[in-house]
Amino acid sequence: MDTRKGDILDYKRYRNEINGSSRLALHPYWQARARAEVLEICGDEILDAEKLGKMKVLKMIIQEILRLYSGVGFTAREALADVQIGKKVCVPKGVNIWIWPAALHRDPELWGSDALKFNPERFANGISGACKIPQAYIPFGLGPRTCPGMNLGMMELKVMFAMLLAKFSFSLSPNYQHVPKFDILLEPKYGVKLLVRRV
Ligand code: HEM
Repeated sequence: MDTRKGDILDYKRYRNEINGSSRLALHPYWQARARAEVLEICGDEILDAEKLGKMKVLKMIIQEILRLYSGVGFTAREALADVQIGKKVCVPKGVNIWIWPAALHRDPELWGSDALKFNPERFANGISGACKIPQAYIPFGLGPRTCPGMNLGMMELKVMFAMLLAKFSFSLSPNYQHVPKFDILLEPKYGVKLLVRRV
């Protein structure tokens, strides 16, 4: 992929949030809520699938992170036949369509006027409670080619956040530069510099 294009997309889509508040490290409130939940459900016991399943706040936080920062920058589909979408758009057979989750995940018409804000609460009633068209939430893709590792991926994220948040709090280093960079995978262009404190 042409990385210059990636940079241009980064700039346009993210210019409004260079000083924005879309990162968990900027939200001690949500870190504290997740920590309280993890400690209440797990205490000093070993994490297991049943305990992870009870961690609703953690799930909401992960869903919100995957909304604003979907790990996969683009998914692609090829039209196997001519497809008419509504009255105006015709996709001819053989055309490749690149789908950009970030555009769908940040559209105020779908998510409301706070679409650019980090607000895990929107997922309190699941994806259909958060988004006008639930099929527009596609961190793991959609349809027959949906990510087969979706449940494992969610589980891994839950384990990682549960273990880290139970013991540490995070804030952004003054050296952190917020420049998400789209390629096939979304990456922080200058890395993620965090200050980590034991709680
Ligand atoms: C948070 C973690 C993950 C995210 C966000 C993610 C996201 C995605 C996305 C967006 C796609 C494209 C789906 C589409 O085209 O509709 C995909 C495909 C795929 N993922 Fe994942 N994934 C994750 C973890 C995993 C894991 C843990 C595995 C395997 C252990 C995995 C294996 C695959 C495979 C094999 C495909 C291709 C499926 C196909 O084309 O039929 N993924 N993933």
